[in-house]
Amino acid sequence: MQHFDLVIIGTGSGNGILDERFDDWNVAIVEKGIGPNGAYGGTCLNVGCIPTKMFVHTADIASAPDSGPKLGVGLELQDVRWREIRDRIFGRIDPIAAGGRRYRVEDNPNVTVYEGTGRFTGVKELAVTTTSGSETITADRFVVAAGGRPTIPDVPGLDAVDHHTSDTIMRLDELPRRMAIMGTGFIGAEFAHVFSSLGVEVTLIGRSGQVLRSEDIDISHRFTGIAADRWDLRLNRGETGVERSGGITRLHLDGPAGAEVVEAEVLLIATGRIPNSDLLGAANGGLTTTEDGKIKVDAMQHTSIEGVWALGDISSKHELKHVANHEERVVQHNLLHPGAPMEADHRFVPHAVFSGPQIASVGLTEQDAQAHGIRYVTATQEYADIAYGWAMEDTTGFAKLLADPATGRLLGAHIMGPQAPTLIQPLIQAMHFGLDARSMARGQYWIHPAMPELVENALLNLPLD
Ligand SMILES: Cc1cc2nc3c(=O)[nH]c(=O)nc-3n(C[C@H](O)[C@H](O)[C@H](O)COP(=O)(O)OP(=O)(O)OC[C@H]3O[C@@H](n4cnc5c(N)ncnc54)[C@H](O)[C@@H]3O)c2cc1C
Ligand SMILES: NC(=O)c1ccc[n+]([C@@H]2O[C@H](COP(=O)([O-])OP(=O)(O)OC[C@H]3O[C@@H](n4cnc5c(N)ncnc54)[C@H](O)[C@@H]3O)[C@@H](O)[C@H]2O)c1
Repeated sequence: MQHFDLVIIGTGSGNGILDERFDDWNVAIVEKGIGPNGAYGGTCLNVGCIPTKMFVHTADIASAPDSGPKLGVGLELQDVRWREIRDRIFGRIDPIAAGGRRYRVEDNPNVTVYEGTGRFTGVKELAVTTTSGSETITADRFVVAAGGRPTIPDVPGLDAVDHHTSDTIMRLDELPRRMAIMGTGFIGAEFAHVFSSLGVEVTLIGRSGQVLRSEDIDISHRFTGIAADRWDLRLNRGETGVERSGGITRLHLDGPAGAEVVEAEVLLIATGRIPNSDLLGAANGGLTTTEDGKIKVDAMQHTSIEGVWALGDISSKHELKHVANHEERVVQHNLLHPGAPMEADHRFVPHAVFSGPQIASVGLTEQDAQAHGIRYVTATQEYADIAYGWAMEDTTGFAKLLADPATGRLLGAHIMGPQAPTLIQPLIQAMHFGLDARSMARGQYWIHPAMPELVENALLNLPLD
């Protein structure tokens, strides 16, 4: 049985822990491989943030003709060369993943890479199953960074029908004529934008009455209206069955108007993700988990077992790469400085949805503030009422802020519209560094007539003394 100073399970953010400060540690990395090609490097690089946003950018270009007429410009989308798009994106990503693997396997003499699935068989004892058999390894310290996977809902007939998740949909050989997407969260909203912009007829199916329902109520409400104009939107629906014949999938739904059937060549399931703690045998390793299967950690990312840390999607309620990376830096510090550990900072975690339009958000939503009895004032600013919004003829985008009436500090910021994930960054900064809204608005220049004037005006609109 091989014993190590440190075992890291998962090569998403977990892979970033090792740098030259660990050169005299005897380390094992365990990675089962992700996505259809069993790649190294985790979700974000191979099947998540990076390829999706490369598709989103292409989709944004492909949908540009839609905004031409209102500006007096006639544009036409001539063709969509799907295989060229796909192969450009993965032609860039696949070699990066392969290079990351090669670096660890060939250039790190102190690191042993086990290419197989790890499963705890006891406290700090892991059985690793590879193609050549099973081996048990132990270590003084473990980092569990094994992420999550798409959930597949229990719909009668789904087992017997070909369907896709975010792991496979980006590698289709052909664009279908029609695509049905189950789930109106991040992944549903992003892929609906990508595929419809490339000419696919999209039906988006949700259980609740709102798209992106965990966003601020006004954002979700306005986005739902836009989604209904762009896609065949079926809300308040339950799936009662699914079957496939003649190359067509038929999804049976139950909704406000009774039973109905959606037909599509391709079905994409985007109904959330579950942590891989079950596959990892977390309980055998003595690791306490929450009701939804996340590994419990304290503020220092330490689990219930001394010397075992967890980070990223397997333990965090924020399934976001920037959070996994932050937690990775915390765990790295705590491995290197056990006498002076640091805490993770989850106070103001932002996120963005790269759909059409884009959305970005940080801090409290209005419904959060109300639910927790937090006093707030709020203000909105439409893109349509700033100079750059006139240039774009934008009619749907806006920023909404919530602030503490006593201190003037921001409690939450929500933006929907062009470049929302970029525009929100100064608001994230203000929240982190405790800058009040008035000082932020009037204590600096705002370039005229640039898009951040949206943020300046939203700040000035707040009813503060
Ligand atoms: C389609 C999609 C788009 C996304 N877009 C964004 C975005 O734009 N911005 C953003 O911030 N976040 C985005 N995310 C979320 C982001 O990808 C994740 O939050 C992040 O990648 C989590 O990193 P991680 O290190 O925790 O886990 P992962 O990157 O999932 O790494 C876990 C690794 O562990 C391996 N593993 C699992 N179990 C075992 C085992 N038992 N033995 C060995 N190895 C194992 C897996 O193969 C995997 O490689 C997106 C996610 C998806 C699915
Ligand atoms: N831009 C980003 O940062 C980004 C992009 C993609 C994914 N992600 C991360 O990945 C996570 C997973 O994304 P996701 O979109 O799968 O999950 P999600 O939780 O955002 O949305 C899933 C949706 O599916 C619904 N749902 C569940 N069962 C259903 C069913 N049977 N039929 C119809 N709808 C059903 C849920 O109610 C929910 O609204 C996100 O929460 C996010 O943290 C982030």
